[in-house]
Amino acid sequence: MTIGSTVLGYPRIGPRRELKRALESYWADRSSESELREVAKTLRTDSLRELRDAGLNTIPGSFSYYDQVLDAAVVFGAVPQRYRDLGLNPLDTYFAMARGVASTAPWEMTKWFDTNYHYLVPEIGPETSFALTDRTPLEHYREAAELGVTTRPVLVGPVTFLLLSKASEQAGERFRPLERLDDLVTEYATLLGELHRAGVEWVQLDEPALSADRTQTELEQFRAAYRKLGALTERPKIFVPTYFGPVGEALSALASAPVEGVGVDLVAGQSTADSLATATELRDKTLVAGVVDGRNVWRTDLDAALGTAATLLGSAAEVAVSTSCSLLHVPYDLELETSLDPQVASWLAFAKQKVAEVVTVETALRDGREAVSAELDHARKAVEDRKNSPRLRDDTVRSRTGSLTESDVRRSAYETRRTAQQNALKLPVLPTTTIGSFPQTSEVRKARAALRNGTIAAADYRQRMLDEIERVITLQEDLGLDVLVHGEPERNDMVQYFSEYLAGFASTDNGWVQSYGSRCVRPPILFGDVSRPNSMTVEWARAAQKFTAKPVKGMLTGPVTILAWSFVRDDQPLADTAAQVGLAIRDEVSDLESAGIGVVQVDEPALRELLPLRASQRPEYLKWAVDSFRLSTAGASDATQIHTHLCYSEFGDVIDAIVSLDADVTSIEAARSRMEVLDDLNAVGFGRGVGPGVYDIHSPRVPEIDEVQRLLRDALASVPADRIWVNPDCGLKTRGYAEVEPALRHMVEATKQVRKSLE
Ligand SMILES: CN1c2c(nc(N)[nH]c2=O)NC[C@@H]1CNc1ccc(C(=O)N[C@@H](CCC(=O)N[C@@H](CCC(=O)N[C@@H](CCC(=O)O)C(=O)O)C(=O)O)C(=O)O)cc1
Ligand SMILES: N[C@@H](CCS)C(=O)O
Ligand SMILES: [Zn+2]
Repeated sequence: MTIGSTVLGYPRIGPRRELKRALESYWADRSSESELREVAKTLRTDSLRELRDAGLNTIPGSFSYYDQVLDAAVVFGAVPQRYRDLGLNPLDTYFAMARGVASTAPWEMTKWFDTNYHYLVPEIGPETSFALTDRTPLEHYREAAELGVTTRPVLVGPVTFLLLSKASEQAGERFRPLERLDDLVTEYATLLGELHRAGVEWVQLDEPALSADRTQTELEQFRAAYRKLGALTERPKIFVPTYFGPVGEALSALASAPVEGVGVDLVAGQSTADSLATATELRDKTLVAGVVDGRNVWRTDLDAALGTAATLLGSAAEVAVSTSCSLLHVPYDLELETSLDPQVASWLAFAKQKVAEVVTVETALRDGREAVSAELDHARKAVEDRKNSPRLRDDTVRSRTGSLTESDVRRSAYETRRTAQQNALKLPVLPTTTIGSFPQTSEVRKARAALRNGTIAAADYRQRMLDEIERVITLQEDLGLDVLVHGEPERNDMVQYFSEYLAGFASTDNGWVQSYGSRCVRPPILFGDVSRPNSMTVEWARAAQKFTAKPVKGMLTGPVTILAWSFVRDDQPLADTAAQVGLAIRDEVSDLESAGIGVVQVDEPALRELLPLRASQRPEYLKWAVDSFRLSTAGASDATQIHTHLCYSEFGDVIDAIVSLDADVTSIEAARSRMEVLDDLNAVGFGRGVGPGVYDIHSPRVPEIDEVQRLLRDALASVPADRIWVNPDCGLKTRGYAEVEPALRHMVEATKQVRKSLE
């Protein structure tokens, strides 16, 4: 029996976001391709040395300039003709697919399973000519070998790749990309042959799609694909990990695949461990046991992890201790945090610390606990300290959540609210509004950086934000919008901002995690019971309302999204934590009302993101998710108009939940899907206000007036005019004023023209 250690992937944006800066500088023509490549090489080199020096015995080569799904598409030549026609060099073609160019839209971006990482959605059709065209995996392997580090190239596996793809426009909606599996596998086979000839020992083909519900046909296709790859005579050993949940009914297909290694997530899929012990097909394989959580930042209970790994010892020829998934989802290094509360910090492990945990468990498994008794003792003390800390519990919060009743999540009948709101707000038909944020200018971000560094005083910072709010209100008045927003200049992020006010959260200085491409977030750490010592947004909303006679919409982030985009405590059910956050938001709604704010938006863009991958777990999630939203909003008076906003997802699977949120107005991403979501809402009898986005904010393109009019007329074909709102798809924080101003002007003008035609 051999024991090993590895991780499934490592962050790549750089401990100080070096890749982000290098990419953005290259895109802005401020640096050359070779300068960008040099930064990327240094980051790869540093990471590989770190992983080797930490003592892992196999090391993944998991670097990407933008996204691993896009990488696989480019490796296997799945580059649509419209990008080839641009005549760009390979790197710029890759970036054109990721970000678009003036003449050509990028690939769609969507959530990577139930995480806050976004991948690019390949467009596949019968016309896609798969061919091994890009040999980056091979080049990175050779580059590492020159440093004396043997790596295991990592690619998204062919089944997951096609299951995550969408039918190309030419193919039509009925085409299923998985129909092209055999052709794609032929190209994977060619790559495996080349890797073998280059001396690669192991290759990793990620198949997380096996952790979601799969049909028998899909599982059969998985078997066929790996039969073909397994049968190759000239290939490296193949390692197929799946992650983000229990393997369930896919276990037999995975375990019996003719590959040398399989990996399972024993954190999100603890139940898999029992089935593994009896899976006889693993006897001659390497079983990679994901016992260290790759997605959350808590220190591992090493005794428990060791116990789980030990139960697997008899079931496979080799057991390798690993993380549950790639460490892409956690920050680099806890040691870069200088202002984290030391006790909270002692409960945490970021990517670098998790690698050390993997090595400790491996050593204990192979050489006995005594070999690492100091590390185990230290970890045990930290885990115990967290478990027993009084800082985790706030009895006032607990007694409040403990005494909640049905009436706390219920408002008056919608028609009663609607009349009260019409009387209070007196809005025109087809009211226009925006989703909340206006462009975050570099002056605003620099002011915040200066406040952090102590180079400007708090009062100075506050005044700069107030000036920005006044500017944004004046602009909206000039544009003729009906319900105004303060523009959110004071927010570093729509979740982190709130966490900085709430008790029970800690935030990091450097805990950056890639969200997509060069964009990063710093998820806050929710470690204890949550409460709201002071109001969080009232000052800004009140100031904005002073600058205008039009209604200003208060802007809050909802409990589900706050949980989804934070590192959340794992010592109690998410439902309990969501209720605590819901109460904190409820208090803020109440304070906004007292400050004279008559419209409040509670954003829930992550409602779909947290939906469990397995259908059987969904009802339970949707119940607490909806309840926590309702808890946050149901304290509002009838005359206060509650909005919610949803984006970044396809909402078909949660359409009933959207109805149950019982918001008065729901603004929802729709511009790119030509208002299809309205039909979905109609099908379930949604009878509330709805603002289907009429301006795609993901692209710098300014929509023409007639384009917006067409979308509005599409909307009017499915929903009565007195329920439709006019707004962009999402917030404007990532855009510039040069495009936002004309786009909003066109949106308002289109609305005026459509209103006239309704008279
Ligand atoms: C809506 N989205 C969000 C998700 N998750 C979140 N937690 N938040 C979201 O908004 N998930 C789904 C989507 C993902 N989309 C995005 C979109 C854009 C970004 C993004 O732009 N991120 C920024 C960082 C934002 C931030 O934290 N800003 C801070 C710090 C800014 C900074 O880097 N300052 C500089 C100095 C200032 C300067 O010179 O400009 C520095 O510190 O060096 C702030 O504003 O204070 C990014 O840059 O990546 C993310 C997800
Ligand atoms: N109010 C936020 C929602 C983004 S999903 C914004 O406008 O940026
Ligand atoms: Zn949004």
